[in-house]
Amino acid sequence: MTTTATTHRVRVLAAPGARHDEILTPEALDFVGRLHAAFAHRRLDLLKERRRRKDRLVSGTPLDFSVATAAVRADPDWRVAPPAPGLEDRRVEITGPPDRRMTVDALNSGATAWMADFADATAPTWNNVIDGQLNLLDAIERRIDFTTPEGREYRLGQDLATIVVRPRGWHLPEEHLEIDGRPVPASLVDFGLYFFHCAQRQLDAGHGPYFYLPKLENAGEARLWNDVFVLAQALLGIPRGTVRATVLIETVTAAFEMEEILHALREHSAGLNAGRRDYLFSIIKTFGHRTDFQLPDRARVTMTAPFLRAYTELLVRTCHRRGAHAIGGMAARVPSRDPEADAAALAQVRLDKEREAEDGFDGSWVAHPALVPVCREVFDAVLGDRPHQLDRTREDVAVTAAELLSVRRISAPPTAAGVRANVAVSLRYFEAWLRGHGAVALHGLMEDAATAEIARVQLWQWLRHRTIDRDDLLTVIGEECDALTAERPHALVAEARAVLERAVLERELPAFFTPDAYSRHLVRRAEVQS
Ligand SMILES: CC(=O)SCCNC(=O)CCNC(=O)[C@H](O)C(C)(C)COP(=O)(O)OP(=O)(O)OC[C@H]1O[C@@H](n2cnc3c(N)ncnc32)[C@H](O)[C@@H]1OP(=O)(O)O
Ligand SMILES: O=CC(=O)O
Ligand SMILES: [Mg+2]
Repeated sequence: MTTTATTHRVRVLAAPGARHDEILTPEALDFVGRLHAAFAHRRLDLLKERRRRKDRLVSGTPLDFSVATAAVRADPDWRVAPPAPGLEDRRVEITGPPDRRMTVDALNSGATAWMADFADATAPTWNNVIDGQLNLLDAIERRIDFTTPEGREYRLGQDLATIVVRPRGWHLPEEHLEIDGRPVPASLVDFGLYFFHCAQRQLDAGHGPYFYLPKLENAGEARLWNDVFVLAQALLGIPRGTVRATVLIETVTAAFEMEEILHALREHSAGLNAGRRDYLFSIIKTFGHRTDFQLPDRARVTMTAPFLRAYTELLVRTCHRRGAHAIGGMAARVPSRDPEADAAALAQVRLDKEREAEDGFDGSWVAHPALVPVCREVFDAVLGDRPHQLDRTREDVAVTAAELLSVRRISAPPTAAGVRANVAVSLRYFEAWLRGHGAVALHGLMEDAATAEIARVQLWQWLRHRTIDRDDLLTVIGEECDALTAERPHALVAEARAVLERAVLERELPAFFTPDAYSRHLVRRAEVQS
């Protein structure tokens, strides 16, 4: 590896953890420092642009496809890079946090790829962040096998899923790493540490450094990622065009720039994913000020809603026109120990994956190893021996701005049960997150940062439009706190309640619950090490 002398001093503001020095080497920190020096300012400018755009939308500017980039959309000739080794066939992708057990389980799960998630499924404690990097390194080096104190063995098999890493989004800082008194963007930390330690190793193993990019709001943010890839490859002497990145279309503004996003990343693009949970969150967040954009109870919003159909149809059409994979989204259900509930969950997941495969998606996501076979079966039935269905160009699809925004067609007031469910889920999720768990199963559903955001932003919106009464909501919050305390006397109920109330009761909607909750509760700064 070729890095030049240290010029960008990164300070580590955390107590040293076991083996953390293997990740936080001076060379790796210097590499992250170089990315920071090159891109931190641009990230801040793009975050300011997010706020300006939001203000324009609130003041009535309509959301539409941009006239300025019409030529990119109209040009029939450009294509993204061809699929990279290990990413040709993506019919079933499992997702989850890179903790040690789940790393082994996910790689052995029979899925074609594993999205190792530092974003929605990981509570970004410093240990989770650095241990996750260690687990990825150990998995690639095939030295992750271990036995639990109870004697249960975890061993990597022969046929492993391709690793695709999802760094945290542009909105988050990593407060345990600092340069010139400023935190390093979390995206650059997660990307940079993985790329530094594993890019060449992945190439040597016949794959490459592959990424999922979360929560982008426009093509400018995709261009920033592309420039990060170009510099990272140059700094480490990795051939340009080796990186592959799949962008999650999970904000409503990004849905209007799918072509532009693929174009910005075209030499590194591996396609788009229908990040449907954050997409719903984004719809509510972006149009929270409008009374005609109030979705019904969270449980009643399904992928057959016209505005969601328009989004997934446009995604497949856009990807296949440009030679890019279209990857489906996360089914909410996870297996249960109750056989009846389990059968119902499997049936729901099957239906969801069948719709995606028939619509032209090339593969889809599952949240649990037990769901790998059903997703595989469904896509096998449609793909057969073909690795994908890029040849289905879906020229029958033409989606308008009005269709993407046709939320009012399903708009409905919440029920009392829907309000209570949102309080219960967000409270319990925040409590788990504060204890370092970024994904949990609650009432048969997978809950992570994106699904909890839907629950809390709905509460905010209903309150804002007086669809629910503030005192009634506070009563429900109090009752759910009491229920959680009764169930688990040592739960962090007061802290979770504080996170919930800050995220829901503020007049100005917090864009994400995570930055504030992270700074207040997860950051554990210690003496400077280097
Ligand atoms: C909206 C989005 O962003 S989706 C993407 C982000 N979200 C996610 O990735 C969530 C992924 N899923 C998960 O994290 C988990 O499935 C949870 C937390 C929901 C449930 O996990 P558990 O409560 O452990 O489920 P359960 O007890 O049924 O697990 C059985 C076994 O499967 C393993 N397992 C469950 N889910 C996964 C997974 N996603 N990856 C790898 N292994 C898994 C468990 O570790 C456990 O293994 P063990 O027998 O070796 O101990
Ligand atoms: O990241 C996925 C989503 O649905 O959100
Ligand atoms: Mg998401």
